[in-house]
Amino acid sequence: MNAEALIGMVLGTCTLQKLIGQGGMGAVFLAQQSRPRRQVAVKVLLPMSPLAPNQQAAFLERFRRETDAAASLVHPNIMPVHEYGERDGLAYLVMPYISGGTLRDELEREGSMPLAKVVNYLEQMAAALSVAHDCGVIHRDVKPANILETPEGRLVLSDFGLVKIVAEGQIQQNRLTGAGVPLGTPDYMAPEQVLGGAEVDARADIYSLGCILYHMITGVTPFSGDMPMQVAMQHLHTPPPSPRSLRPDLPPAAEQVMLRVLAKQPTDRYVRAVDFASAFRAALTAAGVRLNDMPVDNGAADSRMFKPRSLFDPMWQKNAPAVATNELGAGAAMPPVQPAANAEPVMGQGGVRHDIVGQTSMTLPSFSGILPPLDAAATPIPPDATAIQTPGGARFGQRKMSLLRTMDGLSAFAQQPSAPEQLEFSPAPVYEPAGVAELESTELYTPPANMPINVPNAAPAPSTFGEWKKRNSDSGLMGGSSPEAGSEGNAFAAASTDFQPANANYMMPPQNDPSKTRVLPDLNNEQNKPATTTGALTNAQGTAALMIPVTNEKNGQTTTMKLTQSVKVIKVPVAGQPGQYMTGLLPVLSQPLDSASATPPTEEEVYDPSFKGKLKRNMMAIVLVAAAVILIFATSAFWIVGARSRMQNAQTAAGLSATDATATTVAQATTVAQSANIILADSLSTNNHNWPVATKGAQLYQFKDGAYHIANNDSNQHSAFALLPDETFSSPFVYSLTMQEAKGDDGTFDNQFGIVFHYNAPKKGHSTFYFFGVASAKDNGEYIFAKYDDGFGADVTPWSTLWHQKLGKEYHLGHGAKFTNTLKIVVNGKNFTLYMNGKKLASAQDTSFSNGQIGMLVNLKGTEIAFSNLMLTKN
Ligand SMILES: Nc1ncnc2c1ncn2[C@@H]1O[C@H](COP(=O)(O)OP(=O)(O)OP(=O)(O)O)[C@@H](O)[C@H]1O
Repeated sequence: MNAEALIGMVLGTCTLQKLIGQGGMGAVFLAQQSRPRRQVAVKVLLPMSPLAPNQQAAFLERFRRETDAAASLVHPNIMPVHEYGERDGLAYLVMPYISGGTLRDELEREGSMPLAKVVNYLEQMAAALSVAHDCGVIHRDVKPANILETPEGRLVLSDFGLVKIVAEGQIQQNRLTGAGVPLGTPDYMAPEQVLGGAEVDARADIYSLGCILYHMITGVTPFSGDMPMQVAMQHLHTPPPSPRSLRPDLPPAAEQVMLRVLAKQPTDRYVRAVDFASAFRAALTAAGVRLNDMPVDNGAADSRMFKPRSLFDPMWQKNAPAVATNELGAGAAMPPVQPAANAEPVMGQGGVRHDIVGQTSMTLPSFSGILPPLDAAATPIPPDATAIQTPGGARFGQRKMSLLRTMDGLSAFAQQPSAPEQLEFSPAPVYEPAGVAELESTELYTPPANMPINVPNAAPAPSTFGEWKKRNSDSGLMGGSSPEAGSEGNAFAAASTDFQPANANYMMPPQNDPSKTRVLPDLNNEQNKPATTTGALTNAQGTAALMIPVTNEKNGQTTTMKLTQSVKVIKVPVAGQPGQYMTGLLPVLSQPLDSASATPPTEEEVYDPSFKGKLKRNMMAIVLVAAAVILIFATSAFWIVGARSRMQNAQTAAGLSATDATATTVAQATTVAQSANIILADSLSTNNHNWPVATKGAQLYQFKDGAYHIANNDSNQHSAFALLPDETFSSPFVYSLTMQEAKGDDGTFDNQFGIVFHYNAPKKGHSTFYFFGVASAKDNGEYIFAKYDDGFGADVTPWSTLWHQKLGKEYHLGHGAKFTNTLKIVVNGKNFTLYMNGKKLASAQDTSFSNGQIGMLVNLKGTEIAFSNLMLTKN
């Protein structure tokens, strides 16, 4: 529908006068209201295409429901809804006309902002969101374009709930069964919204606010890319670039707040928007940043600083504001809210009570889906709890209010106009954010002095490999000569029976050597327990369906297409972000082109240094082709979905060829498969997963230079050991990790490091896990696959070798950036396949442990390893 054609139309009490602008969901008009007489803005929701009568009825019903909830929010920083209604099938909202433009305009104009202004804006938006969240209303599309500015600098958040109304309308229109279509830019979109198929909650809005903060601080959004898909994938998988690298005057603690709010996993973020804003303010003030330098609330248009009342103003909290009655004439400044005590609640159209106090005494209207009520007990009330009190003085009845279910489904981004229409996309993998109650803080662990392996945040105590190897060498128990590097068939397959307690004697240290007695850690000590915490990102739970509904435009029938093609995980460097990669799945042809004629290099050749130049060129070509393919596919996908959200381009869709449709379908499936296959992706360039950190002591655990550094300086020969907190992973999976030896003595076998998985502490004082790593040494260096179980008493060495082999030429022995090595282990039940730098080393078997935590281990004083690019994928 042509929005201009609506000018002159009378909607309720308003006559549309002028088109102000148009977005993905509708058009906004300057309008003249007759009663009361004032200029207002009217937003008309325009369906993409004519709706069938039943669809229209459902759409309008949804509109009423959502707008009821949104209109009940009364706060100086939330756009009031004067009136709303329908006419001739058009749904419209009447709101104050706000003449100062949007935050998007200001950011485009100004770039990064002074810290005082940033804090002021952040607090205004946090206040608005906290009030909405306490009422159970999630915005779902928090972005600068939805934040209007009054001339005196008050920010007003608009479009509450609209994205849900429109997205669900599209779902219905598209006859999908649960997929939703978030509209607009992915620049501020939370990972769980990108994934779709998820129920998002307040933390998605808080993430979006974090992106806005990032934008205000640095002048750029956390992620950028030519394609919306690129941006979306970075929200899912890539840690944001350090804000301090773009804004050096930002104190480190403030950066930490920003990174926390941008955590991929909702449980790792702040629970309440006001907590986030307070933490950011506190980090700045603690670092000596003066926030009151700038004029605040002086009414001067150029200061554009507004001191929020409401949450930060006890006076406001005690009184019911009547914001909805504020009339904002064109060009007029919104007067500061000075609500009178005992103010009458504002009645909206249809007698809807617009005061929050009234709202607390009722349950919100039932929405399309209801999540369990927020548990007030599980949602810590901050010390400044009064800050979230209602104007009437009562804290919102969190138990009464329900969180809205977010729209489900795949994210799509309205960007490219010319797009085919006939493809629909099945729901993305189900993503279930962990509950609020799971949010726990962790404490740093101070290991006891006698602990052989020190695990920050706790952990038990294996003895070192060096000691173990020496014992076994001394006693002649180390298993024979190693198979030659590259001889895959020589893999040592250790059956589980090899390590029953009865057989364990062969690993025992010489009984007559009292020095071999280890002192186990005291696991009665709470400190020694493994860390609890937060989970990992994008735990896609394996529920992705690769069934893709394809709608035939001509006959309207929807059929399902299944993705049967093989796909391959690839990594593409992200432009302008050294060390950052985007992962993706590339469809793999079952019969590679020219496979008959091409002679692939042998694995030895691949890792032969003399072969590297050629290999590098080939690899570059492959990566470029892969990147190009992904981008083409991603573009296709977004063209399609983009068209769906751009009504004016709907007609262009008709001519999609079958080939285009197939390519796009595969691209979309690729997106889903990609999300589905990655269990955990962590570049380890920043601490997004609550890895242990210790900057003092014998073992150092630090994020620096784009990697997770573990430095072992323990003179007692204790190993350093880090576990991903809380999350356990079951077989099957593939775990890969890149390691770079920053420091270490390559003259000794004890210089060992590698990955740990299936870690468990089955009972106090007892730990079990597998280790796959290297003894990085010139002469006697080895790969080692071993298991650890200290449940047999202090006299029994807990280590048992499942397989070991001399280092081959595929291993890059040495220090520094040139010598990176990527370990990979395919874990499939009792079967383990071991790789180094892409080369298959061996297979092994063991049935001792089947699930547990993952992590890494560094042995020997003086060894420092930089770990990066951790990837856990489905097998
Ligand atoms: N209450 C208002 N007063 C004045 N201008 C407004 C008001 N509401 C919206 N606008 C302006 O109208 C234009 C269109 O807004 P709209 O919300 O429809 O689109 P958007 O936010 O830019 O995009 P999208 O809807 O895709 O998120 C914007 O330029 C916005 O600044």
